[in-house]
Amino acid sequence: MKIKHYPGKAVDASLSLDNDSAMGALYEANWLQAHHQHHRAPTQSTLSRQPSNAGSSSFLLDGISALSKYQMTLENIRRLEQQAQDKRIVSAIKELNGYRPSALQHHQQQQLDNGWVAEEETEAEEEQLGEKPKTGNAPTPTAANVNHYVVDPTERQRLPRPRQQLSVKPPSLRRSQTMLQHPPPSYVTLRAPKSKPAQHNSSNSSSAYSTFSSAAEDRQPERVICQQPLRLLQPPTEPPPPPPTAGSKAARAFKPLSRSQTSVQRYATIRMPNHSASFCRATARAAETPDIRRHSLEEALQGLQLEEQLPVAATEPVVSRQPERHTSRHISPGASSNGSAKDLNGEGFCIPRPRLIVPVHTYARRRRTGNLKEQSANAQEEDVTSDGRVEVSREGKYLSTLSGAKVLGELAILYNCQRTATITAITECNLWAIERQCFQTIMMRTGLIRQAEYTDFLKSVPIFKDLAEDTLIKISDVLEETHYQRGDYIVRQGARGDTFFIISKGKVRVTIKQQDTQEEKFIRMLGKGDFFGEKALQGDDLRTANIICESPEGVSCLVIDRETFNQLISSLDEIKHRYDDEGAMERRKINEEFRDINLTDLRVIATLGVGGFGRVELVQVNGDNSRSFALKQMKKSQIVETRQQQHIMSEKEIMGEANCQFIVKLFKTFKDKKYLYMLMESCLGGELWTILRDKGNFDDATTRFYTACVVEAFDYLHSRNIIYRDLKPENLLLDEKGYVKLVDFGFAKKLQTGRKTWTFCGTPEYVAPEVILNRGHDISADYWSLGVLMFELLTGTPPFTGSDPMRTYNIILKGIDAIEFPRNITRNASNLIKKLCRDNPAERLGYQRGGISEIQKHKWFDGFYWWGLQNRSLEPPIKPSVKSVVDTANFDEYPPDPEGPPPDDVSGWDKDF
Ligand SMILES: Nc1ncnc2c1ncn2[C@@H]1O[C@H](COP(=O)(O)OP(=O)(O)OP(=O)(O)O)[C@@H](O)[C@H]1O
Ligand SMILES: Nc1nc2c(ncn2[C@@H]2O[C@@H]3COP(=O)(O)O[C@H]3[C@H]2O)c(=O)[nH]1
Ligand SMILES: Nc1nc2c(ncn2[C@@H]2O[C@@H]3COP(=O)(O)O[C@H]3[C@H]2O)c(=O)[nH]1
Repeated sequence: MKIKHYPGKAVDASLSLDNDSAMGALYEANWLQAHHQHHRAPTQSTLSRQPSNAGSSSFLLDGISALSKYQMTLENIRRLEQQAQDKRIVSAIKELNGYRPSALQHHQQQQLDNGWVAEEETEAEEEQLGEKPKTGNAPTPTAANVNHYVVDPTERQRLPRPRQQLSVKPPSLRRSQTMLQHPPPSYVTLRAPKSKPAQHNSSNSSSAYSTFSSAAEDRQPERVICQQPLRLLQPPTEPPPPPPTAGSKAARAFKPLSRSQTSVQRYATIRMPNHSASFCRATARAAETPDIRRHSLEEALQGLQLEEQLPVAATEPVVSRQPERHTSRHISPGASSNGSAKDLNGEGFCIPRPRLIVPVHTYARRRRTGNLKEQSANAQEEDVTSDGRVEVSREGKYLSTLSGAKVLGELAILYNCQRTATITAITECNLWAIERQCFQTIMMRTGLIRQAEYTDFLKSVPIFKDLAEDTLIKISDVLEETHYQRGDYIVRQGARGDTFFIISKGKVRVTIKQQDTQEEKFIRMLGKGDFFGEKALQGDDLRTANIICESPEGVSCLVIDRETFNQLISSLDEIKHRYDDEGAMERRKINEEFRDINLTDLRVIATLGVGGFGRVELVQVNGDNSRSFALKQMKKSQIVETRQQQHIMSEKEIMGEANCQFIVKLFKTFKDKKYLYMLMESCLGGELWTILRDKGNFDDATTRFYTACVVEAFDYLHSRNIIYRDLKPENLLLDEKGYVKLVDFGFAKKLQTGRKTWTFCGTPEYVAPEVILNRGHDISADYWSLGVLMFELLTGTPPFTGSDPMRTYNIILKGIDAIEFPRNITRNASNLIKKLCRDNPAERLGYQRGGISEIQKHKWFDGFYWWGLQNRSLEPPIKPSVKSVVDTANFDEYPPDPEGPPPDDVSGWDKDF
């Protein structure tokens, strides 16, 4: 990069920086990066002027490969440079190449010839527009007709794009790419005012890096650094392009828009680079998440270690906002330091600004007089600082004076628009310039790195792990990273919400404000890889909980907009059910009813069953004969002896929260010195095992009904990442209607997302091979046991049965294919059993992409009325006889416990029970 010296004169600078050789370094840094990316995803492609209709990634790679070529050319230049001792040769080489690779130059020349091209316009349409000079007649800029002093964007006006083409929001990387295909907004139109021949354009026109030097006093009004379109100020120096012929597509697009319209449309529809798009979305979210920081130009530059060379003053909070439609004739770019949408000219339109590029207060500052001349005169009287000073004006009206390290000229590049203001050097100043291509390269490189980072991260998030690579890339493209500080409300209950979040760093607290109190109830903590915000998007847009940043070091989230969420994410099973809090709230309410009941209020009616730790009694609450409950009584000493403390705690937690009609509800727990107690809903239809024992086996339809009940229970549990691990007919109880419910959650466990568990537990005939082999297991072990249950219900015996557990394990390890299926198992049933009992847990039906719905859709369930099951309108195959709430006829009789009461245990391990 060369220092552009502005002797109170005017040279266009797309973006101003300094440092002599930074340009080469920038290119190099970019291309090393881009090249690296290129190798990660190799593709054969060339730079094409019109975008291909391929997807975003190939489009992106087109650009990368073309850019790699430039890099190679650049390296050639550098090599030549090193060889050439004579400085003049060096600069000649640079001039020759426009300090950029020849391929690019060639391309730009083409672009220059063709004028602005709306992406989907055809060549023919361009010609109709009269915009595109006929081949061969292209005006080539020469030293004579071009200088570096005045930007005259009117020379090559850009037509508004047809709306329908531009409303498509391309992914960010594609956007970056697209920008590479547009001609720079200013270099191509460098032109000296006719009356003033260029003074310093010693060699040629194409380089933006020539050094200029002259005295500040030479300043002339037209010597601006960059200039807003002159057509706004004066008649164009050349006739405007002829309007397109009536009726053509281009003519429809070529509506002579008012300036305000043009700007609004431009903002809304132009292929904005990543950056500007981020800005738009950030604005939309600002109310919800005020503290949003994002990748910015500054960050991009910092990434290239330009920090010291580019002292971009950009630490002030910048509040960006979207433009408002207005009817005024003027566009008044500007933003106030307090962030309100204040218009410098009082006419209500602010150019959207990428954050952090230029401090807003600079733009908002305006001299009281608003008089350019007076201002300039004053400025001249003031000291010439070593940095120099420039004046920003618009339509002749003074806007501000910039001095020191300021960035300017980025808008036209970012938004592919004409210069939005005129910048005039009012003292001698040195500006550092980044040429358009380089600037875009930086943006693209940042985009590429970001995309790779995000895609990798998404792959590590369990809910996304099964998504295809291209889907992940699509998501990465539209992600935005946001940061919050401890205590920030990322989401506020009741607010309107439009976004979906994935936590990439830190922890957040979920709270819900209860209806009748002001208090916020703690619900859970969420951490890295967890998501939130889906409920508002699935429901009526209102946030259903508060999400508060909890980590002292802050929280980072990746934010996804509604459109992407709907297209790519909303259908994932886990998204639908992960935080089904309505149920949890309802459960809490139900449990509240039992708050005042004590152990002494319960009256034992009969014993329902005997489990590993004690008995289950049918009880009634004193004074209430209308209902009965099951009270599970567990010996504390025995729990400790068998080291089941943790399992018992988890049983209490899961059963106490579960709100599923296929799972037995736990209402309240008690404890004394000897026992732990669980007060549950009673299921008086008896155990499914008892019915099976009596019947021998079930037919296909009966088995289907009970299996379906278990599928529903698993759907509930698995969507919450809870593994059950003890499926068997003994743990399936019939209610008085004949629907089965899962009971005994002693082995159930809530898994961390994406994690496995290793505890060897379950019932030998039902355990999956990976449990036996201690390879770690997760919810897929439940699908295995579902297959076993189906087999047992259809035949009366589980498929893997040995005379002792070790023999049983051996049979299990031989696999389902070694099992002979009796004839009464239909082909569809055996097909489903085999799909559930795959040796490889990842291959089991229910565990794959479609989740548990794959089981529901299996042929064996064809015609099964799932909805009827869910709303309990489906007639169960077996209707148990339950005469009253204390009828225990469906249970076996159990003699009193021969062991007598256990010893006391007051160690306190059960304090949370
Ligand atoms: N809510 C209930 N309603 C009716 N009967 C129940 C209920 N809960 C348990 N039972 C009966 O008590 C038996 C033992 O209950 P449970 O399986 O929960 O105890 P456990 O100590 O965990 O037994 P296991 O040794 O099988 O783990 C059940 O098989 C069932 O017959
Ligand atoms: N539009 C506008 N641009 C300003 C202002 N102050 C400084 N600038 C810079 O002036 C530059 C003119 O060229 P660009 O439109 O590319 O980018 C513009 C900004 O970087 C202002 O108040 N309004
Ligand atoms: N309502 C509710 N939301 C929760 C819970 N746990 C986490 N969340 C998340 O909190 C988010 C708040 O915003 P949304 O309602 O959009 O989506 C919500 C869920 O993603 C919970 O138990 N209940």
